[in-house]
Amino acid sequence: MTNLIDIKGVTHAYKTAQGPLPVLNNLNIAVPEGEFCAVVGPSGCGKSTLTRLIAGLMMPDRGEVWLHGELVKGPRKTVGMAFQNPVLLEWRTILRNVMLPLEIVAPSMPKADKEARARELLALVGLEGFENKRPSALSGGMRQRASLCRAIVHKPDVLIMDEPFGALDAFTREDLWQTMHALREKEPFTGVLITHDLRESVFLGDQVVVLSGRPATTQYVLDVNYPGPREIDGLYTPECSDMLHTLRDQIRIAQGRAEDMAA
Ligand SMILES: Nc1ncnc2c1ncn2[C@@H]1O[C@H](COP(=O)(O)OP(=O)(O)OP(=O)(O)O)[C@@H](O)[C@H]1O
Repeated sequence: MTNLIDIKGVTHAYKTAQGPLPVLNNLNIAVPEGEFCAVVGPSGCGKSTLTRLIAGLMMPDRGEVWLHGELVKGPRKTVGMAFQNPVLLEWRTILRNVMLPLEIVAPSMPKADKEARARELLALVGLEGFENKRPSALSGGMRQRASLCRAIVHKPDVLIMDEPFGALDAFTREDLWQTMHALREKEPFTGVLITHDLRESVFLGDQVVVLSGRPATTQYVLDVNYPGPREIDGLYTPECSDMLHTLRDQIRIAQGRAEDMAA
């Protein structure tokens, strides 16, 4: 299987008034086509920086990011992004919010086709009947569902998700995890998911990459062998419990390293 995302030896430091702040150090991550990579690590270790580098919004000081066999040299239209705050436009209906990326990347696509595509996705995530509502009329979980539709409406090569479910209550979050699997089953896409939630990383990831404390490097990679179909009950099995313990231990090690660096 080819790697759709290949992050090779990426090193990056921010220039600050106090001098360079090293954030990533010789980071390597490989994500095969169709797979989901969950990235966890201590707070402030550089996870969001990593998403900006993959999306081509920033260039690394050293190393390379490859997407679909192409070296990333600038922002790419073939990347979809979803964040903790869905940032839907209040002056547009939910349907027209979801259609927005198509207006930018596929301006010549007939409006009826754009609309049909957006409606299809909204139905898939359970928002049929809410197409003409404004974002403020929806709950947080519903807004995040709409934002997921918007992130994949233009069939991006890669979906980058930075803490997309972080602001939701535990049960809504679990619903959204299942929605993610339903979406992936309907139209497989490759993804990078930044999260602080280890259960989420195991439920959604095909691999979980643990980043070390800052400057972050790839400390540990867990290949997720989820027992049976990805259903919430699976999280309570001994297999999942073992994976979660391993990840917790790795986070502890990463946090220790971050404290050592600060000392
Ligand atoms: N534009 C910037 N200029 C200078 N420093 C920055 C910039 N963006 C981020 N940083 C710093 O780089 C470090 C890594 O930030 P980043 O947001 O990538 O971490 P994170 O792992 O996503 O954090 P969190 O877990 O809290 O969401 C932090 O110390 C942050 O303050």
